Order: sequence, then C-alpha cells, then structure tokens
Amino acid sequence: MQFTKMHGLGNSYIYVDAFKEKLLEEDLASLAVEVADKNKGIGSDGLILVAPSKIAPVKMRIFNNDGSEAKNCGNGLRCVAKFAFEHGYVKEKTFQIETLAGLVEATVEVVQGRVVNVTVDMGEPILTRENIPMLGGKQDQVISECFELDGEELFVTAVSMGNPHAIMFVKDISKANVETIGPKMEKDERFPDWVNVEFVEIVSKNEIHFRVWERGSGITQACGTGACAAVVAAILNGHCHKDEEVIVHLLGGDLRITWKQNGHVLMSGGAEIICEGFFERK
Ligand SMILES: N[C@H](CCC[C@H](N)C(=O)O)C(=O)O
Repeated sequence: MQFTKMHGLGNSYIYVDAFKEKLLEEDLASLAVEVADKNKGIGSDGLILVAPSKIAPVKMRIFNNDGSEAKNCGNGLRCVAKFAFEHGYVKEKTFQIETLAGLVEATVEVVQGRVVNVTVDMGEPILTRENIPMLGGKQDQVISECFELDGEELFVTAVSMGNPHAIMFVKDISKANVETIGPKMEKDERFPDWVNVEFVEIVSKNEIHFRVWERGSGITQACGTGACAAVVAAILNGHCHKDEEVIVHLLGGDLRITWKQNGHVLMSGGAEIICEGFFERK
C-alpha cells in the first residue's frame, strides 16, 4: 500500500490515497493500529484516508492509533488540503472537504506550487451537553463545571468540534498532570463517547499555552480541533474575545485561531510532508 506520512505541528498521520488504494471497510481499524506502530509499522498518531466524496472534492476519514474512528481532525484537515491540492484533486485554492462531522472549507496558501499554510473554517462549535456528549450536571452548557476525579475537584469546560473536548485551565502548563488526569478523564463514564482532554494556560487575551491527551491516541504534539475548542472555552470563560485572533502554543508549534462573530471557528497553520513509501500489510 502506497502511503504519505504527513504532520501538522508534529501530529503525524499515515495518509492513504483512497482514490487509488482499494481498502476494505472492515480492515481500516486494524490498518490504523498497524501503520501507527512505531516498532512494527511506520509510526504515527493514526491513519487518515483521502477519499472520494459525493458532496465535495475530497473526504477525510481519520482513525486514532487505537483504531477508533473520529469525526474530525484539525491537523489532519490541513494536511488533507495540502495533499488534495498538490495531487491535483482540487484546482481552486479554496475548496470544501467532507468529514464525518460535516463539510468544512479550506483555503491553501501556495508558494512555487507547494502548500505552505492552510486556513480551515471549522464551522460552529457544539456547546450543548447532550451533543458533546457529556452526562451529569443540570446546565445546558458545560462551562467551568466542577468535575470530581479520584477525589480531586477539577473545573471542566466541554466543547465539541464534531469530536468531544474537555478543557481545564491551569496556572502553569508545565505542571499540568496530562499523563495522570488525561487517561482517567478520557474514558470516564460521564463521557459516553470518551473525550479528548486539554489543559490551557492563559498568557494574555491573544495567547494561550496548550497540552493534550487525545482520545484514542494519548499525548500528541498537537490537536487542531482541541486548539479550536480551547479558544472557544477561553472565550466562554472570559479570558479571550470573539473576533480576535488567539495564538495557541502547542508542543509542536503554533496555531492561529479566531472564533468569529458569525459563530464559525477559523484555524490557520502549517502542514508538512515527512515521507512517501510502500507499506507491506501483514
Ligand atoms: N483524537 C481525536 C481525533 C484527532 C484529532 C486531532 N489530532 C486534531 O488535530 O484535531 C478524537 O478521537 O476525537
């Protein structure tokens, strides 16, 4: 199987051109686990298919390294946009991409035929508890809600970008207990579909630090949907403002994110090719 390994801020996936490679639906979860394995596979945070769509030039399907399929992936969308443009699946610089969470619109910045930056209109965040989904509590939205975990009182803001995120604000990001709180909260029964767990330190109204324990992949260098959800949460909690760009510092680099007055979240950042090759399936 031909593949392209790409990353968005160090959040890497194995990209497979499903216009050319014929893959069986029942094989996709195990293929994601296989290719993501750093010892016996290629090594990545998961698998992404660039596939045909009936409603857009291309469709993105994304699988975490545990084989679970997610409805959206911000870093993946920027890489899919680069892949689609550079492989000639799109001619325009602004085009739609189908995801399981719906259609998004990507705009590529091109220098000498190469995509150097991608801006994605991620659409509107989902804020109602039942659609995150998240159980417990009475309020319709989850904004700095007390969340007891192993006797510790945490304060969670829940936002979905088509995939669920639980965001906590911390004073010092370097001291965030990502490895301990992350896996416990990821599969807590109050999140019926499990959840991506994010920690945010506010630097200013236009700058935040961010760390993530991803649902289905663990700690990654960056999470694009998580960064969008973090900016939405920061605004809901009064730390940042709508229509003002926020620089999000992730382990693997920076994203520029704006939650616009029209309700849409714009995400802008890089997308890189690491290598191309042939993977011998077991
Ligand atoms: N782990 C996520 C999918 C990948 C999202 C992330 N890598 C991004 O860039 O948005 C989930 O299960 O919802």
